[in-house]
Amino acid sequence: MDIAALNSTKILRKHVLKWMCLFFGLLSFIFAVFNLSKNHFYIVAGLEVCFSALCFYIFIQLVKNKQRNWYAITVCMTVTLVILCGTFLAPLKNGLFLWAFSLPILYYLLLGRKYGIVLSATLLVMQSSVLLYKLPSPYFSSFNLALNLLFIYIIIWVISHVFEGNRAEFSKRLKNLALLDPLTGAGNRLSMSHYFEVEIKDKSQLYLFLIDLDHFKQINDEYGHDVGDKVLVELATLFRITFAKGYVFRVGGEEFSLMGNFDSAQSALAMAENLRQAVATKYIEANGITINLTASVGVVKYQQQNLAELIAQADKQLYKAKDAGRNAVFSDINLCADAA
Ligand SMILES: Nc1nc2c(ncn2[C@@H]2O[C@H](COP(=O)(O)OP(=O)(O)OP(=O)(O)O)[C@@H](O)[C@H]2O)c(=O)[nH]1
Repeated sequence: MDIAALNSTKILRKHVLKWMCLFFGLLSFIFAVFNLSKNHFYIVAGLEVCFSALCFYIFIQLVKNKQRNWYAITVCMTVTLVILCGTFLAPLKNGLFLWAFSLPILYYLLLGRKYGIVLSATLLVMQSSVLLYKLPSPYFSSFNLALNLLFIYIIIWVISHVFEGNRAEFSKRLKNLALLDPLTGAGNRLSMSHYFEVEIKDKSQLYLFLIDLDHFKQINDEYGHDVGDKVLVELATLFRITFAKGYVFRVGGEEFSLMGNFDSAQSALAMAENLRQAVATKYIEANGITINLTASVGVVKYQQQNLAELIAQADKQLYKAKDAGRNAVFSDINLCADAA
């Protein structure tokens, strides 16, 4: 299972940042040499050298797979600063101010919609102020030119906003399709692996509950599949409410797996008992029929096992509960050892 594909936004942003850094690093260096040797704009050249060095540093770190949260925001802020200072210091005929048009795309690609909107608006205000300050320049004496530049910026901003908004929305929908069971809305097996391996950072107090509904086949046989489906949906909701502080997954036809952290083995076992009782006392209305059923529960504690081993262990307990007559909680947790 390709769990990494679930972090597509993070991977995409990392790639964009890496190649942007290489591109900006090279370009800024070439501009710096040019500004130093030909134009004699020493301050602008100095800024460009610093920016180029930062870009190369981040590029190398990303090639080595060392990613930090501050890279993207720092690149965006510094490139903005270089362009604003360059616009202010260099003559407008050099056209450095035109680079501002590329920035909304960069903001949205690297930082997403929230940062994109704030930074694009801030840049518009600041760059307009700098250009207005330089208004006597013949390049901005034409109102039409100023208006055209403004609209070009706004169009690039709007397109970046709509594009990133749709990309983020589709990425979220694809993630839901990949991770959620379409019938009950609970997580699926892939989702369970994802949470176990990626999302749950501290597993020192992690417990796994495997819940299997008792004699569920009879409900299908007596009342039909539709009723069976309704029961599964209602029980998935019941588990999510009863086990609000953990994760709920549907791992088989009528089998659910729940994962969560607990302060002690006692509280984990109390939760398992709550879940069993919640099912046993639930009356589900479906197609005019009232259904009441029971569930068997197996509970295990995480102790450095991999997920397959953890599930196999919980499965053993679950089948002990089934063998003991169902509607029961079984666990291999040693309460004395756990308390010690
Ligand atoms: N309605 C419905 N039934 C399903 C779904 N997936 C699996 N099932 C049914 O779940 C039933 C599972 O039956 P068994 O594995 O025999 O288990 P059981 O009847 O619950 O018996 P025990 O587990 O031994 O208590 C089968 O009848 C499957 O058809 C589903 O998505 N919807």
